[in-house]
Formats: sequence, structure tokens, C-alpha cells
Amino acid sequence: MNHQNIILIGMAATGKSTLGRRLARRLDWAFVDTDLLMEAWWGAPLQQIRDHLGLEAFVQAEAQQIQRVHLSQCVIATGGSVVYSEAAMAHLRGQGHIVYIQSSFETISHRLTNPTSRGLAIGPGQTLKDLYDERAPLYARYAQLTVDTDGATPDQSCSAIILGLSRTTQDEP
Ligand SMILES: Nc1ncnc2c1ncn2[C@@H]1O[C@H](COP(=O)(O)OP(=O)(O)O)[C@@H](O)[C@H]1O
Ligand SMILES: O=C(O)C1=C[C@@H](OP(=O)(O)O)[C@@H](O)[C@H](O)C1
Ligand SMILES: [Mg+2]
Repeated sequence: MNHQNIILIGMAATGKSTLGRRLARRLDWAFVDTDLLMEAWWGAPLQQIRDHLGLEAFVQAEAQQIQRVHLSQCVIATGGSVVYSEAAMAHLRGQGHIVYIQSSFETISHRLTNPTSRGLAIGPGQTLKDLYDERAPLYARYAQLTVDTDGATPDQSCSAIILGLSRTTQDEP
């Protein structure tokens, strides 16, 4: 593979952090989770940052955090709300290959056991399904590769990312 970084995007609980860590181990690359960078920058858990800033400023702060990232040979797991910022996504595109970690709404709602404490960038009155429907086209727009994790183990999903990327990079001019 001849790319600088592998960048995972997708809804909360699709498995970006879980897969990112495993994939990095398999490739012997470093792993960076931009949610942890946010927590380190602000010195607080994500939910506290989200509550303190409010929705709009939280999304802006996340976009700024992303644009501070200049890395090589890393697997980068992003937060689910990064796709709201075109500037952040353009920056990430310049940093490597963007992989959309996709799951059905049913899988996500089953996995998301703590929706009120993980700092979700969800607006007042919005449901998880609203968020899913609003974001699905955004993730698809920025994805260079999409990997569906429904019915797969994390190891199978990692293999699908590696195989998919090797095909994608072969097709590049
Ligand atoms: N194929 C799979 N890929 C990734 N995660 C999976 C898979 N199957 C089950 N999971 C579980 O789903 C959860 C995903 O959480 P997490 O990695 O924090 O997601 P995200 O970073 O996208 O919010 C974990 O508990 C993980 O064990
Ligand atoms: O989807 C979201 O609105 C968010 C998901 C979180 O990350 P995960 O996608 O890793 O859960 C985190 O970035 C943030 O608090 C907002
Ligand atoms: Mg995560």
C-alpha cells in the first residue's frame, strides 16, 4: 500500500476506534483517535466538552482539531461528526485514504448503549435515526472505500479494509 494514512469515518459505534486500533497493530503502524486528541486538548471527557461548548462550537472545535493533524503511517479513527466540516474533510483527504465504516441503523442502535454520555453531536429534538439519515450521504460522499461491519467480526472488517485499500490503490493512476 502506497498511502500515508488510513482514515476511518462513520457513525458513532460503527467501530472506527476498535478497528483502527486493530488495523494499526496488524500493519505495525501507529494509531491515533481524534476523539482522544480532543480530550487531551481540552483536558476533559468528550461529553463535558460537548456540554460546555454546545453543538455548533463543538463541531467547529472538532474540525479545528482535525486540521492540526499532520501524520504519516498512521491509522486515524475520527469522531462521527467530522463530516459536518468540509474543511476538515479536505484536510483529511490530503492526509491519506478515507474509509467509511458503515453499519445498518439497527446495528448502531444495538451497539450504542451510552448515547447520552459519549458526546454525540446531536441537536435538540433529533433522534439517532435522524442523525443516521442526515449523515449517511455525507460519509458516502467523502468515502474512497466503504466497509460494512454488519455481521462481521472486527478481524474480518480489518481484512476487508486491507483488501479494499489494496484494490483502490492499484486502480489509482
Ligand atoms: N465488525 C466489527 N467492527 C467493529 N466493531 C465491532 C464489530 N462488531 C462488533 N463491534 C463492536 O462495536 C463497538 C464499536 O465501538 P467503537 O469502536 O467505539 O466505535 P466508534 O469509534 O465508531 O464510535 C465495539 O464495542 C466493538 O467491539
Ligand atoms: O457521532 C458523533 O456525533 C460523535 C461521536 C464521537 O465519536 P465516535 O464516533 O468515536 O463515537 C465523538 O467524536 C463526538 O463526541 C461526536
Ligand atoms: Mg471512536
